[in-house]
Order: sequence, then structure tokens, then C-alpha cells
Amino acid sequence: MNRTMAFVARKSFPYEKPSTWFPGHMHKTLKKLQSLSSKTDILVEVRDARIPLTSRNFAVESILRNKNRIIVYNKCDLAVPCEKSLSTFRDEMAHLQQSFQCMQDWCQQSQRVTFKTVDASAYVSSIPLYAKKLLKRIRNMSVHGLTSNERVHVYFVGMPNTGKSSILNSLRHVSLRRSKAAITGNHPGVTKHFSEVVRLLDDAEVFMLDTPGIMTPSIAAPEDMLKLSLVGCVKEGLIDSVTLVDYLLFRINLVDPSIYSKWSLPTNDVDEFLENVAQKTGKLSKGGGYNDSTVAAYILQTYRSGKLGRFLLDPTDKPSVELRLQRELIKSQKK
Ligand SMILES: Nc1nc2c(ncn2[C@@H]2O[C@H](COP(=O)(O)OP(=O)(O)OP(=O)(O)O)[C@@H](O)[C@H]2O)c(=O)[nH]1
Repeated sequence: MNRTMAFVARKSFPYEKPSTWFPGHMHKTLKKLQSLSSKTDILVEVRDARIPLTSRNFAVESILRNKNRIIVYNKCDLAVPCEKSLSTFRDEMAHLQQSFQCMQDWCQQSQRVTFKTVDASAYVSSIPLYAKKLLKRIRNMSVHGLTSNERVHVYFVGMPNTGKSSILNSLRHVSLRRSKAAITGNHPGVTKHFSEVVRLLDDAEVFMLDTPGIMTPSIAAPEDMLKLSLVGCVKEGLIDSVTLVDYLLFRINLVDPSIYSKWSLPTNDVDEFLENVAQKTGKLSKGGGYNDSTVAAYILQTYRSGKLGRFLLDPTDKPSVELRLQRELIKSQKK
């Protein structure tokens, strides 16, 4: 039997560090979001489609629950390989939404709080069709809540680097043909303050605001930090890059080890993997050594640009989702 056929992937990845990343500007943002009171405001919550559960910020759930909310699963181009799987993804997200709804119904009965309609959609910020659909949703929601000259503010909220500013820019471009209003960047924490108010519609008083990305003050499970770091929601360097590549290797092996066949035979050994990648990409020194951080950074960059498999890092089956929501509930009650 050859090595590829005999390969057995690891079943678990032990990781116990319960750290989070919650600098001062996130704390301020959380407080400011808490003070928003207008009934007509709309919150567009941007999540990363690769981690639909982990990029759900349970710390802001209590803030968002009385608001008109649209959930956007952005970066679908990095999470699902083709249009066919996009429709499966949409079904999975609809199912997820039902689970969230069940939890909300439970909270509603036990804690006497109310939730407004939540609308969820898949998104890719560079595709105008998605922007047009989102624009239509926002228009319907705003016009519904408007009286004469009342203003509607649309806030873009979510974890760092999920694409909030990019979505704001794409909407503005599609609606008004205007150029970028928000600064974007390929690392987390680019937006540090609430942005200026910018117009979204020219025939109604609907305006948009970008807000800084916020993480949760504590995390529901230690593995969350690995996932958030892998997709780039967390500051670079917080988790060692070789550990991240090891986790990525673990996750790819569960999906399909042939994803990295151009570099290496299937392996569970991160050192062997790094060495093979270094060799195949010309990163070995004359003496045969390699810099593991440089090779790890290259692998992470390849994954983040969608060139190393497109798959979800969160399980979306019913028992996993329920377990996840229970954990979140316990965490948010402990605060
Ligand atoms: N592949 C892909 N990349 C995207 C998408 N949307 C945004 N990006 C990229 O993701 C990175 C982060 O985008 P931003 O719009 O700055 O994200 P943000 O949520 O405003 O970031 P913070 O300021 O950290 O809160 C940028 O490099 C964007 O080009 C998408 O749909 N697909």
C-alpha cells in the first residue's frame, strides 16, 4: 500500500490557551454600540464565511437583539469552491439561522427580551450583484421604518478584517457610483474609530457608518483563536505561525490531503511539511536548512488567498451548532 492510501489524519488538535485579543479601541466600540438607541437604525453584521459560527460575536448579541439586523457571510469566494457549493452553503447558513432563532426564542421566553427580524446572506465584496441584493434589502428595511424626513443609519459591525469597510465601499459604489469612503487593508484592526457618516441612497435619508472590528472579550473555546488567526481576524504574531500551520495541516488533512500534493505527500508532521514546502518552493538554504517562520508565513498567505483549499473551519451540523450556542450562552452569562 502506498503512503497516500495508508495515511490516517489526526482526529484532534490539542490546544488549551484561552487567550483573546481585545485592545482598548474594541472596548470603546462595544460601549459605543451599546449606546445606540434609534429604533430605525440598521446593523449589518459581517461574519467570515469560512468561520460562520466563530465569527459570530456573542458579546454583541445582547446589543444587536433589539435592532434591525442583516447578517452577511462575507468572503464566500474563500470558503466555498464553486457556485454549486455556494447553494449548499446558503442552505447551511439558513439552517444555522434557524438554530440561532431557536436560541433566541428560548432567551425570549426565559429572559423576556425581544428580537427583530434577522436576515442572512452569502457575500463577496468585489461582486456587484451581491451589493445590489444587499442594497435592496437595506432599502426595504429602511423605508419600512422611516417616517417623512427621519434618518436611518446603517452601521457595519463585526469581527476585525471580515470586510466591513469593503462592503460599505461596494454598496456606495453600486448605489451612488461614488469612490471609496472607508479605508480597507489586509490586516485586522485597520478601522480604529467610528467613521464619518456617508450617504448610501440619493432618494432617501439613509446613511452608513463603518465601525472598528471587535473580538469577544473572552472566547467560547480555545480552538476559536486558531481559527480566527488562520483567517486573519486576529493580530499577526499573537499565535506562533508554525502552530498555525500545524493547525491548518490538521484541518486540511480532515478535508483532503491532496490539496497540498504539489508540495508534499500526506503528513501529520508539521516539520516534515515545512521542509517539503521549503524544498518545493526554493526556500532551502545552500546548507539544506530553512527558516520555519518564513515558510510558515508563505503557507498562511497561500491559504488566506484561497489557493490552498476552500472549506469551512466550523462544523455546521445540528449537534455541533447546539453545543457551540450552549457554550456561548454560558460564557455570556458568566460576564
Ligand atoms: N477574498 C475576499 N477578500 C475580501 C472580501 N471582502 C474583503 N476582503 C479583503 O479583506 C481584507 C479586509 O477588508 P476590510 O474591508 O478592511 O475589513 P474590515 O472588516 O473593515 O477590517 P477592520 O478594519 O480590521 O475591522 C482586505 O484585504 C479586503 O480586500 C471578499 O469578499 N473576498
